[in-house]
Amino acid sequence: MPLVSMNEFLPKAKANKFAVGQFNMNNLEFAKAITEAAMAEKSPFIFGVSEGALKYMGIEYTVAIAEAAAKQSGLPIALHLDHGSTFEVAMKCIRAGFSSVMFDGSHHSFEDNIRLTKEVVKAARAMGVSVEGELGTIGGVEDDISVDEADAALAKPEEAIRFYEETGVDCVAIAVGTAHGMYKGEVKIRYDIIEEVAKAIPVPVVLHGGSGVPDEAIRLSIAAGVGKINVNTENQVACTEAIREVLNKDAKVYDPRKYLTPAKNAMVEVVRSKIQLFGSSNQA
Ligand SMILES: O=C(O)C[C@@H](O)[C@H](O)C(=O)COP(=O)(O)O
Ligand SMILES: [Zn+2]
Repeated sequence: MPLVSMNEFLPKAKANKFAVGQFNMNNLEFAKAITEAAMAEKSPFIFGVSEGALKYMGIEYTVAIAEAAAKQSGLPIALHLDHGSTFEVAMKCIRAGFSSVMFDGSHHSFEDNIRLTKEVVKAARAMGVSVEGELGTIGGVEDDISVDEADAALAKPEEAIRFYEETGVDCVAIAVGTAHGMYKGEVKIRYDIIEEVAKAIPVPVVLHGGSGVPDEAIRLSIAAGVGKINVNTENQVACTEAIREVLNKDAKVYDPRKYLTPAKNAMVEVVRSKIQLFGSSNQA
């Protein structure tokens, strides 16, 4: 199966109240772990690739790995630019073979965010590529850029609704209390904001900062209208802990396969448990 746009599965997720996981791809082991987990769960999924990850992996390798995963698994997989910062980077990804892009205009003024997102939607739609927009400021560390949680600003429901109506995005990421990276304290999600926005628009709300959110909070978020959830940090932690454990046990190890295989297996466990929690098992 070729890579698909998120519209292959997000409308179904919205209608049937489940969420599709966006799992970030940072290297080949991440890609293989995510695909293996999704195959075991028969679940659609989204490969998220940040601009930093794109620089690290190279755009051609990234597309080739995602296409191989889609071909081998037969699953509906979207290859999605995560937190794209400009029109140009979104177009570069689409030209290279991405089936979906996020334009994150949340650092611009509200009116500029609408204007810039609309331009991306117009160009992407003509090529059958789905688009995610973002409103509000999500705290924490995103692709090495840190936003102090005190500076995070929750999305205003009326603005989120207007943002959807004017841009026509396929899903809307709104700041509702989650943060990127590991949580310092308890996460307090504004389910009321999710619900008000989700009821008023036909596309799903996206929850960024999905790592470390308690299971019950994830269930309540999905019930309120979240249909896409981003997870990266939990896989990074599982990967690194597994490698550290192998190296700590045996300082003489030099074959990368000896520590990357346990790292991949640890990520398979993380992704399978998230897919089960999000309710997307058997939805492929
Ligand atoms: O930082 C990245 O490279 C990706 C994240 O911004 C991603 O969009 C995300 O929301 C993951 O959240 P986390 O796993 O809770 O950090
Ligand atoms: Zn994010």
